[in-house]
Amino acid sequence: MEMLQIAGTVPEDRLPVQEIFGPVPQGEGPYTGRRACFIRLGRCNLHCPPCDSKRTWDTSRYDLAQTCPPRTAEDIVEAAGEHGAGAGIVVISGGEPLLWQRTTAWHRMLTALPGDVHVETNGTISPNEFTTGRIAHFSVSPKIGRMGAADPAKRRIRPAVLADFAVLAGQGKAAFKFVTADAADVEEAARLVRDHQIPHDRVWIMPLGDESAAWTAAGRDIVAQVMDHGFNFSGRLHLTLGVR
Ligand SMILES: Nc1nc2[nH]cc(C(=O)O)c2c(=O)[nH]1
Ligand code: SF4
Ligand SMILES: [Mg+2]
Repeated sequence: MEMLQIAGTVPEDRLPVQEIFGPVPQGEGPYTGRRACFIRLGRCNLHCPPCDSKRTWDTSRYDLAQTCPPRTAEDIVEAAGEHGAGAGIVVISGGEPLLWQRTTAWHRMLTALPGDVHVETNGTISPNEFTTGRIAHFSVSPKIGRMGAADPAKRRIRPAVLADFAVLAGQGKAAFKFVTADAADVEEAARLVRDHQIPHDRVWIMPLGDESAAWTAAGRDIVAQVMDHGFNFSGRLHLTLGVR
């Protein structure tokens, strides 16, 4: 339903694209270091204050028609090929890419993209049958703590959706990635993991920060706590390397 509300300005045979870039190393989560082409789609159903991709949704700062022009699936796949798709993985991020999974453009894009395709999602929309069958890996990032500060819990945390992704995580097809600003955020992530029966070994905790020194300081503060909980720790390799 959300897709219909936001899709008004985007023709059914197109997807709003903020950027296509690569090849770069996947910077986050279990596939860190893998050669990747990134496709960043426009629009989001959440409004996280520290979001690093506000060009995909923040109409108070950006004209989304300019920052995320609608493009056909064929155009997107061709551009992805020019940015490394075909060797390594393709990562579809956003925004919230699953807002578009019911469009013909999504279907055509996923059918034509070469190789393993991963999706970065905020965990509020369950993948449909086609998406689940085509996507090799979901990186699921429910918003808590400082990230979730602008949206009510019932919008950010959808138990039935988390249950679906917990099953995929148990099959090795999904990993949960929690962005945490401090120790209190890590505890909130741990409560959510417990309440929704998410497998601990499929959880990555990633310190919040878009600048290398601040990120490192945030990571040092929580790394022992992350290990105590039995979780994994995610770097942000692209910050360290100074690539996108
Ligand atoms: N290198 C690199 N790795 C990433 N992993 C997830 C990203 C994202 O913005 O979703 C991202 C990104 O923007 N760049
Ligand atoms: S869910 Fe992701 S893209 Fe959407 S506002 Fe939050 S951080 Fe930004
Ligand atoms: Mg990012």
